[in-house]
Amino acid sequence: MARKLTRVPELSLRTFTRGGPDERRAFIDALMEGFQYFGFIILKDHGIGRDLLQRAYGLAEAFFALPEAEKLRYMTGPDGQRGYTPFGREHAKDSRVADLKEFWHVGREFAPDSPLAKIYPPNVWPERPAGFRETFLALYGALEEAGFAMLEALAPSLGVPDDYFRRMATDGNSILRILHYPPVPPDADPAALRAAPHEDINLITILVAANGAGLELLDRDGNWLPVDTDPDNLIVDAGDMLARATNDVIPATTHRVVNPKGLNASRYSMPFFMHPHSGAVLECIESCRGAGAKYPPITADAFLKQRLKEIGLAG
Ligand SMILES: O=C(O)CCC(=O)C(=O)O
Ligand SMILES: [Fe+2]
Repeated sequence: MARKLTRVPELSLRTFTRGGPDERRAFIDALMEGFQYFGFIILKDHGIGRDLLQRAYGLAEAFFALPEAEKLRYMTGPDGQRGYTPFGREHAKDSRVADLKEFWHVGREFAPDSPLAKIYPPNVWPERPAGFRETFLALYGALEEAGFAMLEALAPSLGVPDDYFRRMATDGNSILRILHYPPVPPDADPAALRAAPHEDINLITILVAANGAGLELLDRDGNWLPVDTDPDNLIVDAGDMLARATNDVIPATTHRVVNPKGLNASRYSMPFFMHPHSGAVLECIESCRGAGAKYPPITADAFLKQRLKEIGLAG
């Protein structure tokens, strides 16, 4: 790691998708530098319309305001991979107490006769608010497109073909999580956080920057650094699966969401977790081998199952 960065770098996606060779090279280098240094970058000019983001926030607010009994109708099973997961259910890998959040998961859509129907559970959709399905499928598609561009931009720095990660994530088990952190209840366990320190499981996460502060990353010196940006920007971070494939050349950065310091208001955010397809093998990339591969190859599916068990969402 060459120079010291003092803040999470802000990159313009347009310079990669539409730029000439020099702009693309600069984007590729800045992404790798930001990922190696912080595991996070901020992404602007990503092409996702403000109207779509605002519609999504409005629908999230309307859904989570429904009566709890109605929301519970959309729980799909112990692994919480689709539909609703209630407040107090998920906890970070090393945390004793549950996070102060409720959420909804949207997965990949496929035709009933698609081979993917044998692999992924179908989505569930709430009866109300109107437009929920259309809006969140549109957001899923838009975030996936931005994510594919990011995966392509990572490849040259790692000496793999441009489509190495893109192919891995095509038809992948990617999930859009619509998150609501309600006002912290007065009887909440004092040790509980909106989201306890954790690393994301997947390759990369494309996070629609929340409507309020709270997200913090743990920097390499062991200090918590707030990741605040304009709500129209995206935040991109590297997960465990990318760390595994890169032999920790790109580490998965620990992050958390702290409880509100001022007004105890609801917070909404929307991470898109980009996963490989279930048969993809996470194995050490040649250029990252260094003194030797630290982890044996594992399928994305086996790795995911192992991690879901650790966070209380499976088994
Ligand atoms: O709400 C946020 O800003 C981050 C959420 C997060 O880190 C997660 O769900 O994995
Ligand atoms: Fe996270």
